[in-house]
Amino acid sequence: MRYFSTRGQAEPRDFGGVLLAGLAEDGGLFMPESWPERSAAEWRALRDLPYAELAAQVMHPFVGETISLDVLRGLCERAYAGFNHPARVPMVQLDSGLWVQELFHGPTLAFKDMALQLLGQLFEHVLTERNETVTIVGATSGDTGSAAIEACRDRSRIKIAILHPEGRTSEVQRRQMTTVDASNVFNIAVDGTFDDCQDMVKGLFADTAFRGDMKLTAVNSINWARIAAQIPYYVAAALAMGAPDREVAFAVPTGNFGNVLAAWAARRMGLPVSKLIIGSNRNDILTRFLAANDMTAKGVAPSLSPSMDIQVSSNFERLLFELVDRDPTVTAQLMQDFRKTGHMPVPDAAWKKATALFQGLALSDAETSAAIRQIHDTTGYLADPHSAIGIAAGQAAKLPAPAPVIAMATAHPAKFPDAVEAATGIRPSLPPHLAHLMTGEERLTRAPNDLASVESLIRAFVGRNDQL
Ligand SMILES: Cc1ncc(COP(=O)(O)O)c(C=O)c1O
Ligand SMILES: N[C@@H](CCOP(=O)(O)O)C(=O)O
Repeated sequence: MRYFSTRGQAEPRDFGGVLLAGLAEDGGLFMPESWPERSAAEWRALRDLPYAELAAQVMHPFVGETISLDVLRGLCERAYAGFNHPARVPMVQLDSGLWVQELFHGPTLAFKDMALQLLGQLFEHVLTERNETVTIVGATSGDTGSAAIEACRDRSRIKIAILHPEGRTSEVQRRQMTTVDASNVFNIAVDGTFDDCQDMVKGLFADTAFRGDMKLTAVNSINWARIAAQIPYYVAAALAMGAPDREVAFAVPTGNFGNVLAAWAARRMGLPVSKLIIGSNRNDILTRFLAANDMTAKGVAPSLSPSMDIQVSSNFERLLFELVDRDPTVTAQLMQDFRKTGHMPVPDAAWKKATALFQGLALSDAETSAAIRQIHDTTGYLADPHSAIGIAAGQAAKLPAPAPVIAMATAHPAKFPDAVEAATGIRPSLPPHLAHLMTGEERLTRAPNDLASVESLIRAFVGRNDQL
């Protein structure tokens, strides 16, 4: 499988090349040259497989010649071995038409572990085969950072620098990053928002000399490998609900648009998905786009669901590329307009295509709190603020035909104990493996919202010990 940039000006690569490049040189995102479709019989053959086996089989067409199916199977087994639920991605029924798929049974209690535990294995394998090293740079609004650090800590071929917006994550999220004692991990607290951090990461990639010197790669969902590793759980959920012999709808709390993009990809591969329902907080650019083709970025506002405090949703570019019939020139122009003006004039035909499949609902903080309470009161299910937004969007969705709605539970409620307690009176506690978190020593370096300052911090970190 070969991959091309959404902006058409970067060198095509295979899966290994994409994994190690992260972002295309033209600023675009890598996309597979074609979608590996499956027949109904092929989907049925995946029913009842253990999760790691299913993940290997679903992902392998994207990985192609880079890694054999047998080796990928081993990497998936190792990636998911440490999850604390035998099903890895268990389904919980909330009412007659609504299910939740729990994606938070990995080591850092968020859906990011589903992809990042595997990316840790993939990096290790590909870097060892090629005898190479990398510096990972990532931006986090709270969950990607800890999941990436956990997956990459103490790996001798990797240095990892994670930028988070200071004061804008939950305390649990911050401590999950800053209490890790590993010499290859560097936490930078930026005086800005998640969008500033993400912009800075893209700026680091755009500095060709820095990119080359540091051998940069990415762990955010701008890296295609992240999306590929998020597709299998949609397949697992749909098969559990009777697909391919029954349509399903997914409800996904959305920020950087990576998670729901993976659902879109599963549908593009032939999984019968009737609707993709997205939930956002007051940072509602995506739901405004769906409602009125209003793709206008406003300032990022803090909310009860801090991981979704995002206005520039990177993976929207991948959907846009598909909506404009894979035209890289149109995609590049629209992305440039968005960057320059903060507004993207999406062509009407493309917007209509999006609204035929996607629906959206945005919740204020008060509505999020009410949703956590209502879900708990009516079903007994304790949802974190992000998952509650997805569930509420699923409950509110008007579907054209009856189909089970599967809402993605993206984080454990104990990651956001204050919000959950305020809504329900119940303070969820951390599992025993994280018991040390609130007392561990924190390590972080503060930085202004300035690319040159962050570059020199990362250079100094990478130079500090010369494993690279
Ligand atoms: C708990 C949680 N839910 C939802 C999201 C939104 O997912 P995405 O950015 O893939 O849209 C995030 C962050 O990405 C998250 O950490
Ligand atoms: N919500 C994320 C933001 C980054 O998203 P990603 O999926 O692109 O890594 C976070 O918690 O860090």
